[in-house]
Amino acid sequence: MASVLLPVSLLLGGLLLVPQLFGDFFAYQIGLYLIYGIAAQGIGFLWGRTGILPLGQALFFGVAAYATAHALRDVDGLAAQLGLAVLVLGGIVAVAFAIAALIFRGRSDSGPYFSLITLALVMAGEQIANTATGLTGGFNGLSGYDSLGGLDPFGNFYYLVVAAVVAVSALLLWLDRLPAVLIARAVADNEPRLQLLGFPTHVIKALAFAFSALIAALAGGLFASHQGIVTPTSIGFALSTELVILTAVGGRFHVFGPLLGAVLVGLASAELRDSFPYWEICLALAFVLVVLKAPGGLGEILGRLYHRILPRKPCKLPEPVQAPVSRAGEAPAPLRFDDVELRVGVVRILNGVRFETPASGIVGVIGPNGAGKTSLLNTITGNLPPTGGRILLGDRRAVGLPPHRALGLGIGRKLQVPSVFFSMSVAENLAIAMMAGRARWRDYLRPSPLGWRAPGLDAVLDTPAVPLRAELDRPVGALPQGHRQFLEFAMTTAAEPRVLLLDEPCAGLSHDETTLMTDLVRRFQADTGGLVIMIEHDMAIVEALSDKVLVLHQGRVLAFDSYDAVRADPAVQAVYAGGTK
Ligand SMILES: Nc1ncnc2c1ncn2[C@@H]1O[C@H](COP(=O)(O)OP(=O)(O)OP(=O)(O)O)[C@@H](O)[C@H]1O
Repeated sequence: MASVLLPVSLLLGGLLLVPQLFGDFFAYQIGLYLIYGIAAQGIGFLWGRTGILPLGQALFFGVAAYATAHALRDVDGLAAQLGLAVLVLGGIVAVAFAIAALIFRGRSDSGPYFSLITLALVMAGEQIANTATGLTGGFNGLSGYDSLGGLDPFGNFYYLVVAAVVAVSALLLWLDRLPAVLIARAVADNEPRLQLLGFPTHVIKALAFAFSALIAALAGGLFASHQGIVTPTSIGFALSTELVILTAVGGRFHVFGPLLGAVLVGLASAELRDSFPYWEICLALAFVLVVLKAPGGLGEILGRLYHRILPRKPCKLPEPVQAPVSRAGEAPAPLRFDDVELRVGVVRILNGVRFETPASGIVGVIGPNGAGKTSLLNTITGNLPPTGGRILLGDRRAVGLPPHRALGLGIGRKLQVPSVFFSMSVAENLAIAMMAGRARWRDYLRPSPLGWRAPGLDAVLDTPAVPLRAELDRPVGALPQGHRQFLEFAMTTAAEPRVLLLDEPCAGLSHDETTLMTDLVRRFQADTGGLVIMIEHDMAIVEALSDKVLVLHQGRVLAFDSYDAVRADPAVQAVYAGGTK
């Protein structure tokens, strides 16, 4: 809690001194920059955490500003005005959520389209504000209303702005320490991995966007009251880009960065805009410099200086606590492929694949390069939905579901190249994996799930040769490849799936590490009694682990039998010229 209270108290103390030290007019100016800073904090939250860049935040800022102007002009009584504000804010949140959910649904690579669509929306908003004169006052804007609660914009209204800045900052600092934001950061880091852990990333992105829209709208409402006039510029493209510049210059990764950017750029602009004709060019150059040389902005530079004086403490996760039971771990069930076909354009990858595994055991999948092994796993997890046939897990259809639904069926997947959250620590990676299949909505807003542990995960971490226990605070980007393989294995098994899909889990491992990984796979299967389907090129590993072996060749099943039977099969020997070993 001190990590929220101390910085917020310092911020509050500093802002309260402004009118005393510099007078009311200066406080009025700072109040305006702080309002822009609040809107920029919303952008910083979205851009800095999820990696999504919104280019049209002025749309929400402006709509709220016009709504506030109308409320203050046409609605009597503070209670009725605040009631209307709640309705408008709710509407803005719902619209923002719907826009983002529509854009992100079914596509994880739609970030650039999203930015462009928000840009198009704000341009349309500005055009409407200019032409719908009955509603907006057109070019002249809406004016002639009193400030909210009768406060004086040049006097005590400043304290309302300070209260809003402090409240938004405290909320953002608090969120930064919760699973909700850890998951949001995981979207920016490795969205496909998050989906395979069962998280609906399009919903997470839409929620983050709706939250940032709410903050922009809050700022817009304050703006209308502070300025006493709302014109189309407050819903425009220029304001949207300016807010992005303030966020980038101040620093999008820290809660205070956008505030700092807004106040510094605002003050410099007030000083220089009239006297120095090249001010706008300087601002554009500052933006380019920041993007190229200091992507974390001034906030990051100041943060680095600060931590030279006071060294950064490793981020402590809460004490380990027993996690709830995973909902992925239902009863084992056989996996059945019925004439499954997979085509991408004119390329036929799988041709009438048909087999049924036992409900329990280890199935090795082999075949020459390009046989369709990885594609087979892709059809199961929905990364490449089959174009024909059926896939059944027990009696449940597992075809055409998006990747984030696979874990709900009890399917966990480890990829060939370790897919983990590279910008995070080992402990954070494990915390995200432990929430997979376990966390409910309310869990994302309390710190304790960050310390969740389960016997399955402890068994992996406590295995003497597994290196992860001593590396919990290390950033994953600094780990050797082999350690990442063990981390991804631990993450995939943390949700206790009943079907575990492994794509060459021993790739890049030393001899000893390979032995360790095969022990872990065997032990996972024995402990859970589930099904493991493992792609492997090393026949010694296939022989040691597999109860049955599936041989794929040119997208078809060539054989599906015990290791010895497959090895003796002439058709298999013909494909593996020179024998199977
Ligand atoms: N998304 C895709 N679009 C087009 N072709 C694809 C796609 N994914 C896979 N392929 C093609 O399908 C075939 C099978 O690929 P796949 O990766 O499944 O083989 P594999 O058996 O796993 O090979 P390896 O052992 O080399 O990993 C290859 O010819 C590959 O180029």
